Amino acid sequence: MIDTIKVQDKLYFIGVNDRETHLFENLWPLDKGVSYNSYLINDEKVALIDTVKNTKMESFTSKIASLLKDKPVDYLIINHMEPDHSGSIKAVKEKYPNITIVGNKKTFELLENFYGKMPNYLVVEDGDVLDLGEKKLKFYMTPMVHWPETMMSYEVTGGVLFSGDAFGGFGTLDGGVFDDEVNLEFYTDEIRRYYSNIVGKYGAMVQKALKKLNAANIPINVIAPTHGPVWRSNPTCIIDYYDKWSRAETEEGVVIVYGSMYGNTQKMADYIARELSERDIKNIRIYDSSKTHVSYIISDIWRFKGLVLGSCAYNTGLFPSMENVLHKIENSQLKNRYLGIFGTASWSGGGVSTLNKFAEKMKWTQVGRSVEAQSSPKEEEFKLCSEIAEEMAKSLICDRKNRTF
Ligand SMILES: Cc1cc2nc3c(=O)[nH]c(=O)nc-3n(C[C@H](O)[C@H](O)[C@H](O)COP(=O)(O)O)c2cc1C
Repeated sequence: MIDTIKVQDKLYFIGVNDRETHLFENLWPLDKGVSYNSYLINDEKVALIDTVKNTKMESFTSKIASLLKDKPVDYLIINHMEPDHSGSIKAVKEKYPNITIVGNKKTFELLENFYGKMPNYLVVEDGDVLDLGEKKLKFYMTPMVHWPETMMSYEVTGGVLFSGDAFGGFGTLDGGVFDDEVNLEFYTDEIRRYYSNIVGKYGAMVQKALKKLNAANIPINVIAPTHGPVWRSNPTCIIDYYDKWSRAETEEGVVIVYGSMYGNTQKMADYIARELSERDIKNIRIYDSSKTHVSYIISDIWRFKGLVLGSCAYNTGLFPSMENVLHKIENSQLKNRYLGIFGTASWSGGGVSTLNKFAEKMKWTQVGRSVEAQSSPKEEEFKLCSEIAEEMAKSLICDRKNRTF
C-alpha cells in the first residue's frame, strides 16, 4: 500500500489502490486496477480533497489519522460526487463531526440524495476562495466533466490543480505516484481508455473547462487528479492529451473491428489489413468484437482516424457483439472518421445493411463501397475489400502530407 506521500510543503497524497474490483462502474475491465486519489492540506486549517470508494475507507481514514494525529479535519472539498470518490464521506464525517463540507449547489443535491442530509455545508461558486492559512483554494466550476456537479479546486500558493476525474486514468499506482516516477507509456494507454469511455462523450464540456483554466491564466505546477498519476514534472503533457482528444484530433492509423462466428468475415478483416499495410499504413489494429472488451476497442478508435467495421448477418441483424461497439461509438459522439464497411451473409442479410444505416447516421467519410459476401468472400469481394483499403490509405496519406507541409 502506498502510504501518505508529500506533494508539496503541507500537501499530501493519501490515495489508495484498488486491485480487487473487476469492472469500473461495473462496466469497464480493471485488468490493471485503478487508484482513488485523495489529498490532504495540513495548514492552519486542514482540508481534505475528495475521498475514496467505500471499500477502501479503512486504509484511507488511517492515512488521515497518521498525518494529523489528534488534529481535526476542518474542510472536506468535494470536487466530484461519483461514489468512487464520495463513498467515504460518511466515514470522514463520523470521525470528524465538526467538518465543513465544501461543494457547489449541485454537489449538495447529489450528496443528500446519495447519503442523506449532513450539517455544515459551505456552498461555493465560481472564483470563490477558501483561506486555509498559507494555502488558499480557489474553485472553478467545470460542469459535465463528466457529471453536473464537477468542479476543480486550485491551490493558489503552490499552483496545484485538483482536477477531479479530468486528467485521470485507469491503472494502480504501483510505487510511483508522480509522472516523473512512472512509465508514462503504460499510463497513457490507460488514461486514453479512461478518457474515451468515461469522459469522451463530454468533449465539448472538456473544451469549455480547458478554456476556463486558460482564461484564468493561472500557473499550473501540479495536476492532482482523482485517478492515476500526479503530474508535477510535465502537467502540460496531460493537458495537451485532453485538449487533443476532446477536439477529436486523431493519429494516422486504422482500427478494423469485426463480428464473425465461423471466420469468413474475419478473413475479409485480415485481407483489408494486409492491403492497408502494403499501402504504407503502419498503425493497424484488428479486433474481434466478441473477444476484446469494447473499452479497449473504443480507446483505439478514439486514437486513430480510420475505422473499418465488419459483421456477419445474425438473425436478420448485426452480430450482437458489434451492436455493443456501434452503440458505444454513437454514444461517445465520435466525430470525423474515415469509415469502411464489410461483412457476410448466407440468405437475406442484416449485418452489412445495419452497418450501412450506421454510416448514414454518422455522416463520416465512407471509403470504398460497402461489401457483403455470400457466405464466404470470393475474388469479387476481395477486390472490393482492396478498394476500401486503397481509399482509406489514400485519405490517410493525404492527411499526412497536409500535416507535413
Ligand atoms: C445463428 C445464425 C443466424 C444467422 N442469421 C442470418 C441472417 O439473419 N441472415 C443471413 O443472411 N445469414 C444469417 N446467418 C448466416 C451467416 O451470417 C453467414 O453464414 C456468414 O457467412 C457467417 O459469417 P462468419 O463465418 O464470419 O461467421 C446466420 C448464421 C447463424 C449461425
